[in-house]
Amino acid sequence: MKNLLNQKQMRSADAFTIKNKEILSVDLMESASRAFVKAFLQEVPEKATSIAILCGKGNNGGDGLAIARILKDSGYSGVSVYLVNFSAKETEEYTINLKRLEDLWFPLTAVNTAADLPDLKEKVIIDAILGSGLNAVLEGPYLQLVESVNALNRQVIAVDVPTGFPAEGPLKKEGVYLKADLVICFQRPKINFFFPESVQALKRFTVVPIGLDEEFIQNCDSPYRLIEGPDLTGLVKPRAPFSHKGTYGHALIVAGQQQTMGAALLSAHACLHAGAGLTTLSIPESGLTALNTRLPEVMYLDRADLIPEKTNKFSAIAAGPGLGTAEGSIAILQGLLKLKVPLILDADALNMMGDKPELLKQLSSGSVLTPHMKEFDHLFGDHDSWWERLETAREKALELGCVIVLKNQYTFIIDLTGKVTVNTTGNAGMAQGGMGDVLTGLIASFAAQGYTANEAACIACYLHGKAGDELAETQVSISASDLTGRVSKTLKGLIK
Ligand SMILES: NC(=O)C1=CN([C@@H]2O[C@H](COP(=O)(O)OP(=O)(O)OC[C@H]3O[C@@H](n4cnc5c(N)ncnc54)[C@H](O)[C@@H]3O)[C@@H](O)[C@H]2O)[C@@H](O)CC1
Repeated sequence: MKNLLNQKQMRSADAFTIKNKEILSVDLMESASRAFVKAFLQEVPEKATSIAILCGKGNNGGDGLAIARILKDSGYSGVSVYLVNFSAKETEEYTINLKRLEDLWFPLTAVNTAADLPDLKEKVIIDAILGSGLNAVLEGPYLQLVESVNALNRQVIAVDVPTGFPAEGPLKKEGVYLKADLVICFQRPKINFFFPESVQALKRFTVVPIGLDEEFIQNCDSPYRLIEGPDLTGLVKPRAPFSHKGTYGHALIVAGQQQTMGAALLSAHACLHAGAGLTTLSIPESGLTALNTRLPEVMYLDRADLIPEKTNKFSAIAAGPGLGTAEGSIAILQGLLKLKVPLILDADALNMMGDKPELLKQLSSGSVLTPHMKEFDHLFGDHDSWWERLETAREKALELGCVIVLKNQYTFIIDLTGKVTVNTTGNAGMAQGGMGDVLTGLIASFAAQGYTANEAACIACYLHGKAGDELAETQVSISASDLTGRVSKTLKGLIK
């Protein structure tokens, strides 16, 4: 899995690469700028497009200057450069790249105060004012300039990070950032790109390699990493010859009430399709007809049989979808906790734990909690930012000895040691009821098949989003049933 670095580590990677690959810092800037232009070409292929590049005086601005030259060399005829001279200092790489442009008689416009910014007519703006060197919130002329550029409503492509947007740390709701349609980011995405507050600064991002030393990056001690397709290829095991249903575990899902039987059926359906050898559903008796007609492969367990003698045959137990929070449901959850086995808990099981926090202490180690933001805050208290929420999730995973799957556009899977895996699969077409129930069924399925709690959560989250991404190629919206119908096919693509 790819390590995600903080900016201090990123600068060390920079320095290590310069030292060990014996390249000059300005050459690394050149390589980053070329990588930027390569990605830019895909976005703005029309070479006659007018482009304004706003350059600060640090290395982000240095990139902007190099990008101007490379764009011109690549045939872009309408490139203008605006030098944002709000700081007395400039970096050496900036100075070198400025000289290179001056030697080419490249037209340069000085912007010495925010009021100096001319009425920009260019169709596309490249933001190279401030990058990852940001050390405080924007104020003074920078703030004024950013507000003026935002008011233009032009297509903005940012170099590495939008001006004013911190790469890591809590994001303020009232933060002012230069709003980018796209960020072309160097080597690794910034951790803050994965939080919902980032919509204030960027619509999307793409990451380009710039030649930093990968071994150094992977050896950095970082609590964050990304899960990608190749990571699963070695992890997901193919079905073995001579195997039988007993080889692939037996999952139990405790879910549903009369009015929410669909949630239970969706979970069990997903569990089945992800390959569990046997799936049993514990629902109220009133749901039996629906179960037998909809999912004939799934077995039934009476609620009264949720006792050790009847449940010890299951290799994974999940509970929560559509379970309700009334007295009867609380008794079911308390009974499950008394089994003293790891549980996969979602939805109403989490709501009940939020209502009765003492239940959290009864969780067996190796359990998996799958809250979305509201469920998470109900469990662990309100948070002002996603950064803080993720910090709490890391502490709680460690304290409770469980895996926390904090669901969002980018889902965070926090393992028992507090390490975070970020899942990037999934899309807005999946924003429909029942998706969480499907995810619970998938985690239960992989846990039943013998994967560790963290592996099961990582495989399930990746697969869930990936199946959705494949469907989104031909569909606008994706129902939970559509997704379940797809997972086995998607899973096939992940196996070596
Ligand atoms: N390894 C990498 O990631 C590489 C990064 N490069 C570029 O270098 C950038 C980082 O460059 P720098 O470290 O020079 O920093 P920046 O160019 O982001 O910022 C430069 C200056 O802005 C000042 N500053 C910080 N916050 C401010 C604020 N709120 N208001 C006013 N001034 C503020 C700082 O004192 C600093 O001197 C990256 O974003 C990227 O564009 C590339 O050139 C090459 C490799």
